Formats: sequence, C-alpha cells, structure tokens
Amino acid sequence: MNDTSNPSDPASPIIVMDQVVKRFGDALVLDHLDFQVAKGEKVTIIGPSGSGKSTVLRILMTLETIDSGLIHVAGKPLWHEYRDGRPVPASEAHLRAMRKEMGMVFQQFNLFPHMTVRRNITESPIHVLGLSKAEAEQRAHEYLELVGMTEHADKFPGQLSGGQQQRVAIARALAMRPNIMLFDEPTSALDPELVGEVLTVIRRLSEEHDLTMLLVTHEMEFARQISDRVCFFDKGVVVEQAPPEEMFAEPREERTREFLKTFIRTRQGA
Ligand SMILES: Nc1ncnc2c1ncn2[C@@H]1O[C@H](COP(=O)(O)OP(=O)(O)OP(=O)(O)O)[C@@H](O)[C@H]1O
Repeated sequence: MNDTSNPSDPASPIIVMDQVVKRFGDALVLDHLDFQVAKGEKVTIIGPSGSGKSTVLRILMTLETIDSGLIHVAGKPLWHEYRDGRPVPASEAHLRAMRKEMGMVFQQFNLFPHMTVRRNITESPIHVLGLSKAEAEQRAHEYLELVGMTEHADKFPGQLSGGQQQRVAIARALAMRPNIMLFDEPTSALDPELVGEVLTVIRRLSEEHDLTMLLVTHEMEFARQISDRVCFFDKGVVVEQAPPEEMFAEPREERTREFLKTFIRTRQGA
C-alpha cells in the first residue's frame, strides 16, 4: 500500500480507503470500509441517517482520526507517514500538507462571523499558502465572481442569507485551489427557497472544473444530475454503487431499494 495511485494518471484513484475502521465509543461507524474515488470523478454518497457518510468526509479532511486501516490521497498516505519504510502515525506537519489537497463545505457554512466575506476568503491563502494580500484579494474576487457574490465582498456573514453564506463558503474552499472538494450536505441547513442557488453553483463547478468531488446529500435529483457514481452507504460500508441512471432506476440490493422507496415516500409526504 506504499504506492496506491499515480497522481499524474487521470484514471488512477485520488482517494483510496482500505479497510478503514472508525468507532465512537462502542459504536462501530465505519466497518472495514473499502472506498475509492478516481481523479476528476464526481461521487455522491447517499444513505440513512447515522450510516457514516459525514464521518468519511471528516476523516478525509483530518477532522476525525481512524482506528485502523489505510487511507491514501493523491498517492500519499493520509493518516500515517513512512519512516525507514515503516508506517508511523502522521505528524501535524504531514496532516497540514495533506489538508491542502482538499477543501470542505459544511452543512452550517462555518464562516468566521467577525470577518468580512473578502477576509473570510483571503485568510487561509495568506496564512497557509503564503500569498500576498493583493494576490489573495485577486483570488477572492475570482471565486466570488464564480459563485455570484462579488457585490457582497465587504459584508459580514450575518448580513447574508444562508444560501449566500454557503456560496461564500464554497468560494473560500476553492480559493485554496484544492484538488478535491468535499461537500457535507451543503443544502440541508437552508430554507427550501435557497437550496437552488447553492446547487446551481455546485453543478456549474462540476461541469466546468476538473475537480474531484465527493458529496454527501439527500438531494436525490441533484445526485442524479451531477454524479458519475452514486454510493449507497449503510452501517459503515458501501452496500451498492453505480452510475446514477442505474442506481435510481434499478438498484440491485434490497437495502438500497428500501432506502430509496422510504426516501421518496417521506419526501412526497412532506
Ligand atoms: N464526534 C462524535 N462522537 C460520537 N458519535 C459520533 C460523532 N460523530 C458522529 N457520531 C455518530 O456516528 C454515527 C455516524 O455519524 P455520521 O454523521 O457519519 O452519519 P451520517 O450518515 O452522515 O448521518 P446524517 O445523514 O444524519 O448526517 C452516528 O451514529 C453519529 O451519532
């Protein structure tokens, strides 16, 4: 597992999770999970509440540790490094370097409330990447334009709607120029009328940019539109995965069929 992927080969997996186990206390949340994402692939994770979907993203972002297993991102080990050919736990410096591969967008936006929109975006490029203020501001402008928020650059997050805050959060993650974008239910905290504007931005990103995208969502129609592959998670494993047209039209596994049926019934009843 020293060299699981070749970052210069577009067909090579950029994320490889191998027999990953994660427990919270007695609860087994990821159960020897094997999961891969190819470079440039857009993958959606669906599944019941508590099945471990967000935990996968949080582990990749190094916000949660793992109990066992191996993870490689862009050909490099995530949670360990090799010293004298032997795997040892990753140092903080290694984790910091690995985090640059990924940007994450959270349910609750997580913007800094005391900073303007512009500063929210320039902060990490200046302090983590070492960009000058002028370079970072140019970059902020570029990504605010992409998410349609340039005229709000001088506002504070509290002066924006949830949909606008989420679009800023997307611009902030993009400003670090990650190779991989992780979206953790990016619309689930939004009022229904604000969901569309955020999905439009993510859809545009998926169509126009060569990013690898891993998205946890309950928006099935959206998953159908943007994904190369949909993964159905349950109890910490991938039960079934397929291109969206197959997954939604003829799921093979009983558990997937049951989930999709219940999901559609709940939505229609809502
Ligand atoms: N920090 C934590 N401490 C203890 N338990 C946790 C923690 N984070 C997650 N869990 C538990 O781990 C399980 C998986 O959580 P996770 O958030 O990954 O599920 P999910 O599939 O994303 O669910 P949802 O769709 O409801 O967001 C849940 O039972 C959750 O309560």
